[in-house]
Amino acid sequence: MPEIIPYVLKTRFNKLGIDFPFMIAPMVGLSHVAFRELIKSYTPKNINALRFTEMLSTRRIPNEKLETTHELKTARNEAFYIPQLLGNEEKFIAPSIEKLLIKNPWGFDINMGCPVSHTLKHNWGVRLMGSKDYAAQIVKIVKKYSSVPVSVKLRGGLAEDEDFDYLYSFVSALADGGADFLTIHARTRAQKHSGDANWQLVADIRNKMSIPIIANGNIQTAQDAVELIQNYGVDGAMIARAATARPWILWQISELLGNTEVPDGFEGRNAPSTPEEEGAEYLKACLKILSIMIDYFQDEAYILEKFRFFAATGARWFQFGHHFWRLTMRAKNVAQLRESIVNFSENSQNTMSKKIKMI
Ligand SMILES: Cc1cc2nc3c(=O)[nH]c(=O)nc-3n(C[C@H](O)[C@H](O)[C@H](O)COP(=O)(O)O)c2cc1C
Repeated sequence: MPEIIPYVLKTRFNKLGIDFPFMIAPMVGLSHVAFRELIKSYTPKNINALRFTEMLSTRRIPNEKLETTHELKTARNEAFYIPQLLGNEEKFIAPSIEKLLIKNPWGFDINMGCPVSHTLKHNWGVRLMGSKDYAAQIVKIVKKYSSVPVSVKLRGGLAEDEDFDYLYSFVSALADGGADFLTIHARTRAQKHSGDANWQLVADIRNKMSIPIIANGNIQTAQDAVELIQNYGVDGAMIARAATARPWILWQISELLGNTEVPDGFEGRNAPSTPEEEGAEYLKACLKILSIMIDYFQDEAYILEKFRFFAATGARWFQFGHHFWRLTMRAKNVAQLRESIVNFSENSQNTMSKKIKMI
């Protein structure tokens, strides 16, 4: 009898070699190497979870240096990460992929969900959802140059409302174009990042498709993520903003699934779970990501900017989050920032909410 490994969930993702179908989303300004390493530091050793980079402009990658451009930096021997590509021109996509392949990504993702005006102007991001044939063509181009799996991240609705038939014809075209899996951010373009996500829509699409379909949007807790797969039957769950508040969410998920392995350095411990445990760990995570940022970025102004954004996003789950974020804004340099975090953690009782209203 083969050994039953508790954290392995049976989904279509298994065929791509992924047993643990929970992943961390691409987020501009947040999903840099330091954040991905923070997530990894809180992930049990026996788990390989996919982590996406922020969207990377294919017009810029060919002229950038992998070692010095902050957004392109990877950890030494980093594995199971997916660069997300933004763009639609073969002459830029081809050299971008060629360059990024040197650093052994697990796959490439194509952004078809970004609603900001700059990307729309160039027919990138969610604008690509306007034409299924054109979008499928982009998938074919990326497949042509990529030796690793190719996915697309898109939205549940192109405009104000969802249109199931259009979405189904669109994702079918992407699959025909060769996409290995798709992630649907189950909010419409008009919703941007706020409000509830329509997970049922993703489930309905999944049931009509044969490639893995991943759901994203408003996954805030480990329970949300597991229920999404177990109750809705989707093939994977992608967590975005909540991972900046609880970077240990993959550990919580794996524990919920019965895995007893822990991340390095946490031997004999369980994942933080009560509001108090999570609140205390949050401040430790802030100090940890600050150290990782120092290692990778050196540039003080960049570190302050990225740290503040990390805190502004995650601290919303944190009881005194606004106060904490203001402290980070006041710090003039990294040394002051570190001191403020240490003082804050020594002088206040911190708790974290399970869920907040997403805006
Ligand atoms: C600050 C920020 C930056 C984002 N950048 C990207 C991006 O680069 N590429 C992308 O596909 N989605 C991006 N997103 C969308 C997220 O990946 C995700 O779809 C969205 O936040 C919904 O998930 P959540 O409700 O779990 O946060 C971004 C979201 C935020 C909040």
